[in-house]
Amino acid sequence: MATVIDGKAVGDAILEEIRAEVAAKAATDASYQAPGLAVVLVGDRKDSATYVRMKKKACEKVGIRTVSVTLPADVTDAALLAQIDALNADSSVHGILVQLPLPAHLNEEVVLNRIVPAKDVDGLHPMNVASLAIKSKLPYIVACTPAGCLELLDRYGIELEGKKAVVLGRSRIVGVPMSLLLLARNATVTICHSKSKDLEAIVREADVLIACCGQAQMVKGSWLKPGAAVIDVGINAIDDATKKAGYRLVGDVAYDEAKEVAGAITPVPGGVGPMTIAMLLKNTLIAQQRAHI
Ligand SMILES: Nc1nc(=O)c2c([nH]1)NC[C@@H]1CN(c3ccc(C(=O)N[C@@H](CCC(=O)O)C(=O)O)cc3)C=[N+]21
Repeated sequence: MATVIDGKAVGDAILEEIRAEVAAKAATDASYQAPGLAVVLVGDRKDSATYVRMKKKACEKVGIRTVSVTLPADVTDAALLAQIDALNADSSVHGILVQLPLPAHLNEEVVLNRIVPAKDVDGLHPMNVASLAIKSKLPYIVACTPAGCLELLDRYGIELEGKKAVVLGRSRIVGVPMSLLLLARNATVTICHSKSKDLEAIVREADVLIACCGQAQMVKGSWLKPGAAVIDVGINAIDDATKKAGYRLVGDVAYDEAKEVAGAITPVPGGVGPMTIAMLLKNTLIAQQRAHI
């Protein structure tokens, strides 16, 4: 039976570290300005509204100020870009997060590129992604979800150097930056995706598997190498008549089977999700500290 990697507990521990740091600074410096995070929400997707609410609540807990920018679903690129310009120029805002996905008529790439890299606490600006790719020594910001996955592997003592790591998925927000992080830690990295042939055989090679393909319970227990560390990034709602809401959340891994084979595994919920939020707040604190240099 696998060790269950408790992302909620690790995330809470990180939030507490941030809270203590902000409180200590505020106590010793009367002119201290709390870190500020701007959260930009476009449209009225229910899931996005929920995630934004969770992020704001976490900020409140640790003493990070939030600035909410809520825009209608039919906002123009120009109006959204003008909002980002204003936040870029506002010295009380240290981090800017544009909740994704944006409505289809907006140009996501142009929007994300407009955020100044130093305030890009999501780590999605091309400059921040490129810094990862060239193993830059300069300060840059790592995307929250991959940073959270790495933090979990580290805090559970899972070795990466020389290990075979398989990343199932190649998104800008998770798969690509995750692969680069693992490579920087001297893992042998395979990225595979929906067009890969014989996914099962590729996954079976993994000492460390990062499942981020967005397909509910796609990875079966029988696909895993016994003892593998499994980080499940997926958050998928599936129908479940026994739940009041009529659905429940599952990952990209068939958890019940997988935990019989894996050496360590993250549950969904309670795994990677809370870490994403914790790392967002940590990135905001880091962005603020750099702004004072
Ligand atoms: N610019 C941008 N940055 C993001 O980081 C971003 C985004 N857009 N768009 C959507 C995804 C999704 N995401 C989650 C964060 C926390 C949980 C989380 O904490 N989930 C709980 C369960 C929550 C529940 O019960 O609904 C858990 O896994 O335990 C999930 C998903 C951030 N995202």
